[in-house]
Amino acid sequence: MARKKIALIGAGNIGGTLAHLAALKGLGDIVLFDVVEGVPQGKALDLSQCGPVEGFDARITGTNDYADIAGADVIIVTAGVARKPGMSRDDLLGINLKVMKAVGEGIAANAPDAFVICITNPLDAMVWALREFSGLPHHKVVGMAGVLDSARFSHFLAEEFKVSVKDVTSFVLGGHGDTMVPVIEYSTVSGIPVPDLIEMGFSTQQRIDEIVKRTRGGGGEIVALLKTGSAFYAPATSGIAMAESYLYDQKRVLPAAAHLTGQYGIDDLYVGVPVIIGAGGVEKIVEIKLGDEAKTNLTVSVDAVKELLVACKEIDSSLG
Ligand SMILES: NC(=O)c1ccc[n+]([C@@H]2O[C@H](COP(=O)([O-])OP(=O)(O)OC[C@H]3O[C@@H](n4cnc5c(N)ncnc54)[C@H](O)[C@@H]3O)[C@@H](O)[C@H]2O)c1
Ligand SMILES: O=C(O)C[C@H](O)C(=O)O
Repeated sequence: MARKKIALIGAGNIGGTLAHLAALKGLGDIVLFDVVEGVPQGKALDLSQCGPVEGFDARITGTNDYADIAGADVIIVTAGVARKPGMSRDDLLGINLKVMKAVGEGIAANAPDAFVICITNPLDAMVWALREFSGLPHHKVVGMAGVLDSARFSHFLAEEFKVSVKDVTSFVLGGHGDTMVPVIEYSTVSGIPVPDLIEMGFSTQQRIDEIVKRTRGGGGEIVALLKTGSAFYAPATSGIAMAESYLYDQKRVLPAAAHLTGQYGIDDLYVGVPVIIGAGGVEKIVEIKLGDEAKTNLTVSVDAVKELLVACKEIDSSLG
């Protein structure tokens, strides 16, 4: 069987880390694409030289030519600009929308059968725009944010409860902005819901509220510390988990920005919800029952995403 081909559009911090992880995990041959000449080629060479030490023989190449992504099975898009301290993700919309147009057209012309995972911010608007520009089927274009946000929530919960993070499951839904919705009733330690753990004295409602707030600001906390860019290790790991679920038909249930057609009362919008990812792409949107507070918070989050789409359409009339 021929090896799978993974194309990474954007060879920056996340792109390079994705390539490293994909090679270590033996996902397939890797093509790193970037507009900057030399960077994808240099990173590909450096990464290839990990092979003899790590014992992987993936072919890793760098390119500035979209023709080289032809036949890709999975494409992960991180092309664009990351925020710096003092900026919101939404401040990136104008510049990254233009990048999504170029990337969408490059994918459509060269790898229209790929499963595409968008990571570029502001995520929910960019994955929607990338799908529009590429014209790929909606179930083959998905956004990565929920896996990362849930990983952050799980990490903070594990620290709070003083338990292994392996036993913590959590769900963060909605848009990937400050209005994201960590859902406490579906967050558990070995199946024990967080509200029950509060009753059992593992924590207090006030402490959990603080963790929810920290999760919502999790990206900004790292931007403020790094000063020159944003998080990339956990975002790359999260993107790879989604790629693996597609490549190995794992049918994992993961929170991801998926195209909704009436689910959760939301129509024609990409927003973070639990989905099943398998060989068919986004095979199913999972509609969980939400309490009143989560429902209200999801509406606020969805409204924020809708505003971004209005802004996209104002900037690029072809999206109208
Ligand atoms: N969805 C999430 O959860 C999440 C998490 C972290 C970062 N992000 C976002 O991911 C994006 C990438 O982050 P990063 O840290 O890798 O940034 P980075 O600046 O390190 O890398 C971005 C790369 O994109 C390249 N690029 C710019 N325009 C391009 C184009 N038209 N075609 C191809 N490549 C192009 C740049 O040359 C650069 O190498 C940012 O928008 C960031 O906000 C999203
Ligand atoms: O915060 C950012 O700008 C990057 C990313 O969206 C994150 O959550 O780490």
